[in-house]
Amino acid sequence: MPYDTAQFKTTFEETPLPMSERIAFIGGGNMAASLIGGLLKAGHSPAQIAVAEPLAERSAWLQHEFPGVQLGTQATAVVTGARAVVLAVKPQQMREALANLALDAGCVVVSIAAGVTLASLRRSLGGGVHLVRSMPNTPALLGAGISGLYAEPSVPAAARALAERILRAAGDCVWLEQETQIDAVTALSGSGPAYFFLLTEALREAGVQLGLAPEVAARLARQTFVGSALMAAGETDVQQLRAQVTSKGGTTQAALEHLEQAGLRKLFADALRAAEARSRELGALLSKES
Ligand SMILES: NC(=O)C1=CN([C@@H]2O[C@H](COP(=O)(O)OP(=O)(O)OC[C@H]3O[C@@H](n4cnc5c(N)ncnc54)[C@H](OP(=O)(O)O)[C@@H]3O)[C@@H](O)[C@H]2O)C=CC1
Ligand SMILES: O=C(O)[C@@H]1CCC=N1
Repeated sequence: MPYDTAQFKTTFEETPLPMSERIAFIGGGNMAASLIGGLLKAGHSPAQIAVAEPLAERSAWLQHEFPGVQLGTQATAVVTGARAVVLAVKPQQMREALANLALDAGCVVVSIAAGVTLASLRRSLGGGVHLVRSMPNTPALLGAGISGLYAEPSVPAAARALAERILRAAGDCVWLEQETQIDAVTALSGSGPAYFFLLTEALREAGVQLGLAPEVAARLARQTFVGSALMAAGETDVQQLRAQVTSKGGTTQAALEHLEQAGLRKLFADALRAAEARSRELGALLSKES
């Protein structure tokens, strides 16, 4: 590989989890796999990780990728003795996933589901557990993710610290002051990787329209995205990095003026508003069903 993905990582203190912390994942999909991979890399014992995943094919894949991790099909079976439970099913699957779930008192429940509110989790899980709502993103797979976290003021520091250690294994963490801000985080960084991938697709297509061979346009677009991301991971602000590319009266200026006049910033503001609204809708959907 010509570049080191570690360069994408934001710096944070390595805080390996004590081996005694048993962590159960409800749902073994993409995001759960990213977080489990991060925990194992951080030194967590696979024997102390359990996953409930109903899909046999997915379960076999998890077993292959993460040897030693305990797998089950039922959430109720894997949470026994868990110090932390990560809710990693789709929002629409949450109600069913939480049905009849009995957690130990003091268990830290970390939900990564878009839109699902702490109030609806509390209704399903009752008192006695510490609830943390969070929103990671897919670069978690490379340890280059970023997560927003929110916990009610009553959640003790030790519970917050455990939730943060789980998510830090996948990248940086930002604590939020209000729960509703999680919907904004979902719109920005949760969904965010897709915006950059779409942009890369659009550049690739535009390159082909300018007469480049598809594979050449794809290579140019992708490496431009990767190289720019590596630069953005440094100290220099992105606005300054943009200015460095933009020669006065040059080609970049011509393109950027076009994008600004076409309302690119407003387009993104509107798009994020749509994502934020959808996050709230997903939460409301679950609340109505409860
Ligand atoms: N993808 C992303 O970029 C991000 C996603 N999220 C959130 O993370 C959550 C998971 O997303 P993602 O990993 O992409 O989704 P996936 O669909 O990949 O993973 C969810 C998994 O949970 C399984 N599942 C369904 N019902 C149950 C149940 N009752 N008990 C145990 N497991 C169950 C699903 O199986 P089956 O396929 O059979 O339904 C599936 O394998 C979502 O709530 C999403 O909002 C958060 C940040 C970023
Ligand atoms: O699209 C979604 O709903 C999830 C949440 C953030 C990213 N993916």
